[in-house]
Amino acid sequence: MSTVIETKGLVKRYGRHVAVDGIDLSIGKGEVFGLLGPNGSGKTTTILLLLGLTEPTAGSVSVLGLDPLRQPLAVKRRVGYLPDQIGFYDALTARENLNYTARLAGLSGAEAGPRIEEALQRVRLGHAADRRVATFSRGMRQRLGLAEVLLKKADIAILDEPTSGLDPQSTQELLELIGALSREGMTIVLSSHLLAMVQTVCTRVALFSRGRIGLCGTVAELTSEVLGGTHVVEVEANGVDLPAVLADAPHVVGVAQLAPGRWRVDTDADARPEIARRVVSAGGALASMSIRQTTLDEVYVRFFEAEEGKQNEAA
Ligand SMILES: Nc1ncnc2c1ncn2[C@@H]1O[C@H](COP(=O)(O)OP(=O)(O)OP(=O)(O)O)[C@@H](O)[C@H]1O
Repeated sequence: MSTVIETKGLVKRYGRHVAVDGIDLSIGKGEVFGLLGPNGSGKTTTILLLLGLTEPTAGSVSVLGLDPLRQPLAVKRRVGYLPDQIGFYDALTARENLNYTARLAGLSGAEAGPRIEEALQRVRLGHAADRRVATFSRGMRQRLGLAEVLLKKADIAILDEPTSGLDPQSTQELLELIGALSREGMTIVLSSHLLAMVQTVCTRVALFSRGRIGLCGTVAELTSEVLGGTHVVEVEANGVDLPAVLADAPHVVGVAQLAPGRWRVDTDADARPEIARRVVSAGGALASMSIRQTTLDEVYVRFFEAEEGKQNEAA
């Protein structure tokens, strides 16, 4: 997979405040890459650095082999950006806004017409093409923003909180569109607080913490690194000391009691048959067992608890 975005030792200081503190990123073509982290951890600043909209204090950025600061127009032509608050000309219609974008992107009228139609259809705004953008809901504005990205036939789309303020159906539609675009080879970088959404759509994620990347990888890699396992099995059983019975069980990485007779077992595979066998052979009565994959929410909470712990120790 070819690398389309690379940063090395990227630093951004605002006066004495360090917003981004030495970030190394490498994102491949066609990835959907998630930037996650609490408010103020440096996600938006990183995005602005990738776009050449702010100058790094130190380090380097390469986007499609270009330096965004030195070649801003070339980068702008090939990278679509959906900021948190998208600015459109509210008095103009959706189609007029897209016409304006097309002109800025250097498209001729003949090229622009069919591309605008296609982009409007793709984001399901065909019916509202001639309505003034002032009348659009937040979801419609987000879709119009994506239509701009499509219109430019961008190689990379950078989306800052693309689903914030969207209802569940609009969120789902946007996620489907993001998935489809990545399958067609577009690289997508998005920041979000909605971890469940990130989990479904991202190939890899980076967890930001105080201007640094604390963890980076696939959701499965992160869950094994932070939680030890990739699955959680909840077991209800009577007459058995589950931690003792599962002490040396394969794929079991941890057992925690939730209530009398109820445990959470962290595993790195579906270990239900082995757990059931051991409970029964130890003379226990198995009442129920369920399995689910660990969620990014759990990784996130555990990771930031550990980070806070480190901070408190240092203080
Ligand atoms: N123009 C600026 N001048 C001074 N400080 C800034 C500026 N922009 C950002 N910061 C500071 O840099 C830090 C990182 O901000 P950034 O917006 O990148 O965080 P974020 O992770 O995107 O947060 P959020 O989730 O709230 O969008 C914050 O402490 C913020 O206050």
